Amino acid sequence: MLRITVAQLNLTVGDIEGNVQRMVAAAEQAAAVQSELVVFSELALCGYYPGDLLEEPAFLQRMEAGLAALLQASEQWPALHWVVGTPTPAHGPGKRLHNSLLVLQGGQVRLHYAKQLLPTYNIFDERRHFEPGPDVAQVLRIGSAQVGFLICEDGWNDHGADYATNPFQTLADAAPDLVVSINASPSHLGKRGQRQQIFADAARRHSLPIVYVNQIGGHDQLVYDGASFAVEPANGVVFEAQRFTEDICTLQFKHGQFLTAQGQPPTPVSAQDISSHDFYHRQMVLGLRDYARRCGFTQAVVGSSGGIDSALTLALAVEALGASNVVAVTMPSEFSSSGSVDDSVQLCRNLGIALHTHPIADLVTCYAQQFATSFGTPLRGLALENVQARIRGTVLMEYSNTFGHLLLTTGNKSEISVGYCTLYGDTNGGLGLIGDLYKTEVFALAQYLNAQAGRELIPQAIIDKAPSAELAPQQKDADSLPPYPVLDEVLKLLIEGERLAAAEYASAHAVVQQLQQHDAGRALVQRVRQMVARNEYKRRQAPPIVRVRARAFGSGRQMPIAAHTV
Ligand SMILES: Nc1ncnc2c1ncn2[C@@H]1O[C@H](COP(=O)(O)OP(=O)(O)OC[C@H]2O[C@@H]([n+]3cccc(C(=O)O)c3)[C@H](O)[C@@H]2O)[C@@H](O)[C@H]1O
Ligand SMILES: Nc1ncnc2c1ncn2[C@@H]1O[C@H](COP(=O)(O)OP(=O)(O)OP(=O)(O)O)[C@@H](O)[C@H]1O
Ligand SMILES: NC(=O)CC[C@H](N)C(=O)O
Repeated sequence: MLRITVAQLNLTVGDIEGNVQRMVAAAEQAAAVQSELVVFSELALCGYYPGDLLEEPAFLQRMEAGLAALLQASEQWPALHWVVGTPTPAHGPGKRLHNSLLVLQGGQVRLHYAKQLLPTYNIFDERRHFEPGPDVAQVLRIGSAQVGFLICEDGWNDHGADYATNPFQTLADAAPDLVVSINASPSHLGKRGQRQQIFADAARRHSLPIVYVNQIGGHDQLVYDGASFAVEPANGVVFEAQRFTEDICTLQFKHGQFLTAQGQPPTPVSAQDISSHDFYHRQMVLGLRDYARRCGFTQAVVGSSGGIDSALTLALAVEALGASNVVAVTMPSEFSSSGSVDDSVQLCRNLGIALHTHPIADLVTCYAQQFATSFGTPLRGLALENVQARIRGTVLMEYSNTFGHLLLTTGNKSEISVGYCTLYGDTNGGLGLIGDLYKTEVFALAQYLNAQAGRELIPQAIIDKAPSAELAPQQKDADSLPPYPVLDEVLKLLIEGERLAAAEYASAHAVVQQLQQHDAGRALVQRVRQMVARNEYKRRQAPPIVRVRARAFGSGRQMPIAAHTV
C-alpha cells in the first residue's frame, strides 16, 4: 500500500520563497497522515509559466536556493518522497534548461525526469525556453510500488499523432505499477472532460493507474482550475480534487486501486461537467481575484453605462473582491439615455457598491471647442463620438491613479473581435474580465447570475435593453453590426473554428452555411472577416483578458497587424 498526497496548490510565478513555504506546509500535512509521496504540480517551485524570467541569471540562482531549501526540508520527514516540478540545467547544445520533475527524499534527489513534449502552440511557448528531455522512462520504487513519472504534455500524445515520440508508451514499456503526472493545465470551456478522456484512455490502453496533479489559480490571462484526478484502467476517473480552489488530499494506492486515506472507495466522480455558465463564472472570479491579489490591488473601478457589459463586469468584480472594494462611475454625456444613469443606480444598489457621478458633457464641449480653435476644423462624426469614450477612459484612469483602484475593461469578445471599441477610450484598463465572452454569452451569464442569486443582481431593464454605445443620438449597436446572435456564430467559426466543441461548431457552421446561400449573407461574412482582420491593432494594445474559451485573444491567437490577411 502506498499513501499519496495530491498537493493542488495556488503558487505564484516568481515567488520562489513563498512557493517553498507553501510546499513545505503541504509536505508537513502529507507527513502527518503518513504519506510516502507528496505530488506538486509542474514547475511548482517557480510557478507556471515563468516565461523569459527563465533567461535571468538572478532568477535561476533564486531557484537553486529554493531547491536547496526544499531538499533541506525533506530531511525532516525521511519517509516522504516529494515530487517537485522545477527547471534544471540542460548540458547539451540547444536551450539551457529542462522542464523537469525531481523526486526528493531525505535531503537527496532520488530521480530526475526531463519533460519530453514541450507544448508550443496556442497559449504555450515552452520550446522557447526548454530543451526536450531524452525518450527515457524514469521509474522509482517507493514503498510497495514502482512509480513512473510524466510531465503534462508528455501524456497528450498517446494516440501518437502530434509528436515523433510517445513518452507514455516509453513509460508503459518500463512496466511501472502507477504513473504520476504533474501538470500545469489551464482551463477553458470543456477542458476538464478533454483531460479526463485523454488520461482515462491512456490508463485503459496501458493498464496503468494514473495520478494527475494540476495547479490552481489565475496567472495573467490564464486560469488553472485544479481538478486533479486519479484514473484506474477499468473504472476510469475514480477521484477528483476540488475545482478552482486549493486542495490537499491523500489517497491510498493498493492492489492497483485508489482508496481514500481511510481506506474507503472514493466518492464517485460525475462525468457530467458543471454548466458553461457556472464554469465561466468561477473561472473569471478566480482570474480577477488572483490577478488583483498578485498585482497588489484590493479595489477595482468600472465605468457603469447602464449597459450589460459593465453590469456583468461589476457583478463579477463584487464576487471576486467584495462589494466594499468595487466602485462604479457613471459619466453621462449629451447622448446618454436617462436609463443609463437610473439603471446604474439600481444596479449599484442591488450589488451594494458605491456609484459616483462624473458628467462629461461640459468636458466634451470644451474639448471640441479647443480642437476647433487649434486645428481650424470642428470635431465631428466618429471623432466626436470617440472623444466621449476617451474622456471616460481618462476619467477612470485618473480615478485609478488617485485612489489606487484597478480599472477593469468591459469589452466582450464580439466587440473586441470587430474593433467595436474606442482605442484609448473604453479599451483603457488593466484587465479585461469578460473579454473572452461573446455578447450573447454576456446576456446569458447575467441571467444565470440573477437566477443563482435568486434575485435581480443585474436589473432586468439592463438585460432587456438593446445594446448601444450611446455616443450619438439614438445609436444602437445593430446600426453598425449584424445582430449579435448571427455575428457571434460567424465569429466563433472564424476565430475558434476547429477548436469549438462539436455542438458549437455544428451550430456556427450551420449559420455560416446559411449565410453563404445568398449575396447579402456572403457579403456579411466577408465584412466580419475584414473587421476582425483590420482590428488586430486594437487587440494588440488592449489589456490582457481572462481566458475562458479554447481560443482567446492574446497569446492564444498571434496574428500579424501590418499584413494583408483577407
Ligand atoms: N493598423 C493600425 N495600426 C495602428 N493604429 C491604427 C491602425 N488603423 C487605425 N489605427 C488608429 O486607430 C484609430 C481608429 O480607432 P479608434 O480611434 O478606436 O476609432 P474607430 O475604430 O474608428 O471608432 C470606434 C468604433 O467603436 C465603436 N464604439 C466605441 C465605443 C464603445 C463602443 C461599444 O459599444 O462598446 C463602440 C464606435 O461606434 C466606432 O464604430 C485611427 O484613427 C488610427 O489612429
Ligand atoms: N455613460 C457612461 N457612464 C460610465 N461609463 C460608460 C458610459 N458609457 C460607456 N461607459 C463605459 O464604456 C464601456 C463601453 O460602453 P458602451 O455603452 O459604449 O458599450 P457596450 O459595449 O454596450 O457596454 P455596456 O454594455 O456596458 O453599455 C462601458 O462598458 C462603460 O464601462
Ligand atoms: N503544461 C503543459 O504541458 C500543458 C499542455 C497540455 N496539453 C494541457 O493544456 O493540459
